[in-house]
Amino acid sequence: MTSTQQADAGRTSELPKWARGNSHRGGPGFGELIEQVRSVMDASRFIAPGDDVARELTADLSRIVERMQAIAVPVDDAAADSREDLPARGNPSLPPFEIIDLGSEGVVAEIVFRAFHLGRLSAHGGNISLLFDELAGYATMHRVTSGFARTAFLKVDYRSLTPIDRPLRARVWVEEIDGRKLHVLGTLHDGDRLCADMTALFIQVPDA
Ligand SMILES: CCCCCCCCCCCCCCCC(=O)SCCNC(=O)CCNC(=O)[C@H](O)C(C)(C)COP(=O)(O)OP(=O)(O)OC[C@H]1O[C@@H](n2cnc3c(N)ncnc32)[C@H](O)[C@@H]1OP(=O)(O)O
Repeated sequence: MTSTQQADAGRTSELPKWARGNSHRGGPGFGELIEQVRSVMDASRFIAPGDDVARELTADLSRIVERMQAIAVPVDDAAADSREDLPARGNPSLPPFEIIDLGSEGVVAEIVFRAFHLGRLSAHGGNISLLFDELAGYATMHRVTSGFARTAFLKVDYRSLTPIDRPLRARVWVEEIDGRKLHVLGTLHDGDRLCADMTALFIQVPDA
């Protein structure tokens, strides 16, 4: 913490309902389902099917999409993004991080980027930004007095190639608070090697 950091900053109100988390929504099999969704995305990165196979796979997936659309619920009632017991809260659009530590000092997470996150021989930079943005959401959620904080800007410096298929460590913390403005920093390491670091500005807003 720096001396400019507001020592007494921190939540004085409950978390917004959408951020409170839930370990039951979607049932005990929901984690496996989301893992299969991620596996479909991974596998799709490494195929070059002929037309017949592409059409067969499309038909199979269409049936699955139709089944899911038939059981759609309002987004605030959905299991994805609410399951605090699952990687990335069960949200398949996020890199599947696991929270190791979370508190007023910030958040530490383990992340394994996968085939779906591949750019050219390393993780795609946009996925690294996405990871930082999400983890900054966690870090700021602890430090705002109420509501939540939205990203005003987020800058990533890519310091070395970020591998896929191995555990990496991310740390994101609020460095300074100035009224509604939260200055956020973050790092991503592969062992001792720095892969990327991040500077962001988040602005506290009322819950909507
Ligand atoms: C307890 C833990 C459990 C947690 C368990 C659940 C965790 C759950 C995690 C969810 C994690 C989701 C994390 C994703 C977070 C997003 O990705 S949010 C989506 C991306 N961001 C957006 O869409 C934001 C779009 N922009 C906006 O809505 C508005 O521009 C903003 C950012 C809210 C700011 O607008 P505003 O509130 O009207 O603020 P404004 O008065 O313009 O500016 C306020 C101050 O900020 C400054 N400022 C504003 N923008 C900028 C800028 N771009 N550059 C520099 N300065 C700026 C202004 O100059 C002003 O400074 P001062 O004059 O006060 O010194």
